[in-house]
Amino acid sequence: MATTVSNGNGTDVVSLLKKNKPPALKKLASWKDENEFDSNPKTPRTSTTPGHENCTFHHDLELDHKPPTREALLPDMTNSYKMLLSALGEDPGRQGLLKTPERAAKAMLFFTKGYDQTLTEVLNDAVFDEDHDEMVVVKDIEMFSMCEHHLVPFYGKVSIGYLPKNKILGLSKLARIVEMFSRRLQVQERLTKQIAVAVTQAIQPSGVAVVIEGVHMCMVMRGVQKINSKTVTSTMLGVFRDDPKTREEFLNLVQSK
Ligand SMILES: Nc1nc2c(ncn2[C@@H]2O[C@H](COP(=O)(O)OP(=O)(O)OP(=O)(O)O)[C@@H](O)[C@H]2O)c(=O)[nH]1
Repeated sequence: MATTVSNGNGTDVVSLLKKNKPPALKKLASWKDENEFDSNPKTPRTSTTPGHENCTFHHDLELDHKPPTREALLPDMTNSYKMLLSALGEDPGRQGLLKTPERAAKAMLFFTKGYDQTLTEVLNDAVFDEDHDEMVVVKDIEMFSMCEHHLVPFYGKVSIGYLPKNKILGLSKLARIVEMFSRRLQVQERLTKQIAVAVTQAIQPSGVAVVIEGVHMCMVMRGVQKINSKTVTSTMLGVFRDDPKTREEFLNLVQSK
């Protein structure tokens, strides 16, 4: 199915792009000529989101940030994966692997898409004045991240609590903050703290608590090979750190089914 992408002024953006390629695409095209495999997307682009018209690898389902700033990295990354395949003794030219370097590069960009995001964008002004000072908890937020030591995934769930001080946060924004920091090369301890600090910056509450339970594939599939171990990390700020009762209430809510 052919897809026409308009820039909102009635102009066909694909034609515009053909005439006037952005630098990242020019680089991609020249690199493609030098390399034997095709790095251009094979599926029609569906983005109608303003600012994403030039996007050559995002679909709308993945769009939760500004136009990618790291798309220009794709050629180098693809080439690196091609070299990696060769280093493994594989033939990057064999049919099953032809598109693998490009796919792997795109996957890695997705796994690290949090580098493209800022707190301001993620919050999208969804901070609301509200005379509410009782605990808010969003728990069991799925998290997928990449261990910075082995470049292997770790995954798990994140629970966030805060005690508002006249400001509350759009609930989905807590999960988006988790996405922004987990989609980077990480260690679980830093991820936990970054989430807590971001919530504090967003709404200056009386306190923030974050607990993450993670499974590290670098401990499962390789190395020590412990398949059932879980890593639990927490950051307690403000009243959650100072007041044991508040902390206990949060931990009880997080542990209840
Ligand atoms: N603290 C912390 N350590 C992590 C995290 N992810 C991976 N690691 C650890 O990073 C360490 C790297 O240790 P090294 O001895 O340098 O590397 P290694 O030989 O691959 O270690 P093993 O995993 O023990 O085989 C390992 O102990 C990993 O378990 C994390 O999120 N937090």
